[in-house]
Amino acid sequence: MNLELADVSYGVDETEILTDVSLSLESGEIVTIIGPSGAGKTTLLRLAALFEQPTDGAIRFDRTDPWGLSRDERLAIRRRIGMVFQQACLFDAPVARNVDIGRRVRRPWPQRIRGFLERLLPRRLDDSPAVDERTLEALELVGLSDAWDRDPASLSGGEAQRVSFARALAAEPDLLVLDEPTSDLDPRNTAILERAIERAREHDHGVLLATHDMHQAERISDRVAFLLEGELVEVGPPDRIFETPRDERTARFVRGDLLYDDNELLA
Ligand SMILES: Nc1ncnc2c1ncn2[C@@H]1O[C@H](COP(=O)(O)OP(=O)(O)OP(=O)(O)O)[C@@H](O)[C@H]1O
Repeated sequence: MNLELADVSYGVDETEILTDVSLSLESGEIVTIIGPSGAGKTTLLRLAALFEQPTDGAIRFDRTDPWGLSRDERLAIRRRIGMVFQQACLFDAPVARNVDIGRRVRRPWPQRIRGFLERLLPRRLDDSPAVDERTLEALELVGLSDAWDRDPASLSGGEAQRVSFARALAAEPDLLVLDEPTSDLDPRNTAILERAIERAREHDHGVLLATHDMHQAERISDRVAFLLEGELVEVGPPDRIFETPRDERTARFVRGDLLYDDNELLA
């Protein structure tokens, strides 16, 4: 898998949110977007996950521009991307079903219909409920394989976020897009998710994530991209970005000196 953003700009009405952003990502790589609140991190992730179309420039997924394809063809590419949002969004069904849905949306229609019919068939009494192997594997990866039959309402915020991640992973996406996956999580849940993200990289998924946690960016990234006011200031390995940044704005940001006040950048 190869994702490329080439001089991508994105605007809403008269407001430009991203300007000439160029960034690439390969399978087995974790690229982290850092930047102040409002810099455009979520917007960049939404473009990478094909939720939005650039207003200028191009996105290429395996050298193909998805926005030059038909809606169905684009959807087929979209299914190769798993996005996890800041807030876990689970529906009212046992944990395993929540994870399983990620895999099912990726299946072609005939398989989905077969699966639906199979679920309607009466089960023998000694049959255990069908929990797919891959669903369990994904839950295992986030340390929740024992929770497969739990009601999502009974999960803590951190556990729910881990289930959301397992759902994205169970679909075996080529690209995982994670928007602040560990904000609001305690250190233990954060560590479990970071380990799961690293395992996803070991399994050759590409990972693009946004975070406000500089230590996290330093810990898990292969490359870090600093975004400021919609502009990608610099991209590089974490030790360079955090120790010897090339741009003065990056240096000020990683030192914690770059702050916003009422949407005005403080010099
Ligand atoms: N649909 C939209 N319409 C108008 N403005 C938008 C829209 N989406 C985002 N913006 C604006 O674009 C800017 C970037 O927003 P975005 O959510 O991408 O930033 P962010 O870096 O993810 O911020 P945070 O770290 O606070 O989540 C903000 O000023 C936001 O208000």
